[in-house]
Amino acid sequence: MSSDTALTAEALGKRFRRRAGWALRDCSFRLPAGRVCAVVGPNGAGKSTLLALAAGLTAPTEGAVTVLGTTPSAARPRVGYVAQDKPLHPQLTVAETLRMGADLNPAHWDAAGAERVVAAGDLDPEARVRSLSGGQRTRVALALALGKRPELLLLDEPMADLDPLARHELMGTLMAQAAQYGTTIVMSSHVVAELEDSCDHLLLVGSGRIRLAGEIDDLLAAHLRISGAAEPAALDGHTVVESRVTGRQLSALIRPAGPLPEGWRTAAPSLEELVLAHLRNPGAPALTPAENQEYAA
Ligand SMILES: Nc1ncnc2c1ncn2[C@@H]1O[C@H](COP(=O)(O)OP(=O)(O)OP(=O)(O)O)[C@@H](O)[C@H]1O
Repeated sequence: MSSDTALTAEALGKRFRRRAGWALRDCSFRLPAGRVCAVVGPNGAGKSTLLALAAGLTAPTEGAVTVLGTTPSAARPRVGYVAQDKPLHPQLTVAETLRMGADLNPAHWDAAGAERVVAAGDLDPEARVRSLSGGQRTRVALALALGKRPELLLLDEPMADLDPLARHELMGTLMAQAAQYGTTIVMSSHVVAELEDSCDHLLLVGSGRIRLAGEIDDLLAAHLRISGAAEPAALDGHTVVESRVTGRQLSALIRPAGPLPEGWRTAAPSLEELVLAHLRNPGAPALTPAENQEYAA
């Protein structure tokens, strides 16, 4: 696989126990290097499972995931991963935690960068991790991951317990890292509005399957919000993600297959509208490279 690809999944599937259902199934996508990718989906959709598979913390039940051109375990030195529960050693101080990061990554530890992240949160370097708030712990976990100067950062709901100012500041730090070093960032989140300005790639996961995958601009361009007179055959031939009839008025989010009838009002959806429409309609046809070869080309 070429080095311009950060992450590839091929028919990737994970079942945690033989009799359990699939946490992730038949998942195929390619994430080019240098992208900031949002992973969104409802609770239990499989987002953490996908990130853990990419981090090499769990093995696929079927299919394969390729990370930076190799296996997840071989890529680990080049990957930063922050799990949802931000595991750290509670008995260490903040300074000791960063020293541990330096010891574990002697080749390319960015001490100044990691210390800057901690200092921006006014954290006492001598404070023990167990005495920190959830948001402060998140900051230390992100400092550890960023200090590693990874080529790929896998972040599982990194902003969930941060206050709005800390979110804004840390998102800025992440974007600066991506811009300066070309770091690929894959970040799960439930706050879609927050991702619109920072992410350029989307993986929408629902019920263990990839529902939307691709560049956000391409995905938005493939969809249209339309409204017009509610005629039964109005949307024939187009892919309807969501539609609603109010009186004699029809409004819908569609993937047009060709020109629309005269008289329809059309508008480009926002990322939040696109994601919410797909989340509200889990049966809507997926749009991923596997579903649409022309789109993938
Ligand atoms: N270690 C595990 N053992 C058994 N089942 C698991 C395990 N981890 C996840 N699952 C199951 O896999 C499915 C996907 O879970 P996952 O944590 O990946 O979802 P998620 O999209 O990250 O959810 P959330 O938004 O709530 O964090 C769920 O049904 C969950 O119960």
